[in-house]
Amino acid sequence: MDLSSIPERFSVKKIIGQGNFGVIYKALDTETNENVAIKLIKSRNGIHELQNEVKIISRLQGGDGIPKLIWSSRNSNFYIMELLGCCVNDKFIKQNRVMSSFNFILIAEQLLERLEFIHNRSVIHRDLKPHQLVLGGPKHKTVYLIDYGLSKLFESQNGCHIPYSEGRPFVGTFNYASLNAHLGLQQSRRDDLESYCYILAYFLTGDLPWKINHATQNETAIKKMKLSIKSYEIFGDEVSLGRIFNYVRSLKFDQKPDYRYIQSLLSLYKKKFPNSISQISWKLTRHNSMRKISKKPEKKLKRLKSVNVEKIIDSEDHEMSATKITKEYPEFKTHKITIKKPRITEAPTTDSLKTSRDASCCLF
Ligand SMILES: Nc1ncnc2c1ncn2[C@@H]1O[C@H](COP(=O)(O)OP(=O)(O)OP(=O)(O)O)[C@@H](O)[C@H]1O
Repeated sequence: MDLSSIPERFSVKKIIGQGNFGVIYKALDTETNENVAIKLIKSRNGIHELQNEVKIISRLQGGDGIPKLIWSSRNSNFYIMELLGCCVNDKFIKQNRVMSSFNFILIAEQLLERLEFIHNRSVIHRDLKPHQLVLGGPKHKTVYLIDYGLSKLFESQNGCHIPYSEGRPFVGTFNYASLNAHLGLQQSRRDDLESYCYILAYFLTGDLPWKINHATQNETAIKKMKLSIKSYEIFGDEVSLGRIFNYVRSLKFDQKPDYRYIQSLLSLYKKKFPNSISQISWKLTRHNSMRKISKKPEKKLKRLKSVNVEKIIDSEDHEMSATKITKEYPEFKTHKITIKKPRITEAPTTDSLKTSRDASCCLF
């Protein structure tokens, strides 16, 4: 990795993030006195993907939750964007993969808005996963969608949709990819929305039916499960969320999704939680994880109260007591989900957990 070509105006401080493809540095822009993020590719082979990313991000500028592009140049192995905050998935993992329903709803709504926005700008993301959600903006209350290295334009300027095709190399990440992506079909808006459902399921339950960290996880096994999976195996008795999955699975290749319909199903789910909050807060940890709900709600409530005391009291609010929390957020008491878990039977492969990238994918 070569930092020498970074303009002198930017003073590099430290590494703040890393993916398969790039390293993210925090740096100071000495002209504006503001901190920025530099995304530098790990290897020269990634230059094509980086250029694609810069093209796509430029196209998306101005949208809420889209990182602002600060500096880029043709043939450069890095670009510079606004500095964002923490990754939603890192927070989630830190909290033992448990998320409050309030955060869940806010993230689900905002991610849907991001997808509608990028789709309206003719872009499909093609690599949606929880790691791509980063908090930013004032008070870090906005969910940013990042990493457009595998993104693609799905329609031309005159609105002509890319043609349907089969036999495409896999693009995306096994755990969150749509069934069609596994089957080698050309991806379109519906595939982003299927990945959206898997992300929601992961935040809701802390895992996916194919077990995201399972030792025997491989593409064949995941594909096999996605071929026969039913909405209740993903969302349990959360029927409105299950209906989102059924809807996106029913979309035609070039069909424009009805985002309002998906939003209305999210609103149905939201009705269960009347005391909603207006911005993401990590003070509350859980009450709707499929993993942790016992069959006996009264016993569960006792346990939740003690969990609340331990986990809710973080550095931001040491005063908050369990009594106050259960009073203010009665939903802690009520939510119950059951789910039937399918099994994976396939043998392991060495690259089972890797993200696959199609080096040649980009704008058509
Ligand atoms: N603008 C930013 N500000 C702060 N942190 C960022 C920013 N962009 C990325 N990050 C952090 O760096 C991590 C890696 O970034 P990114 O996903 O763009 O890398 P990548 O190599 O393309 O990832 P992948 O493994 O998905 O290919 C992110 O998960 C996030 O935590």
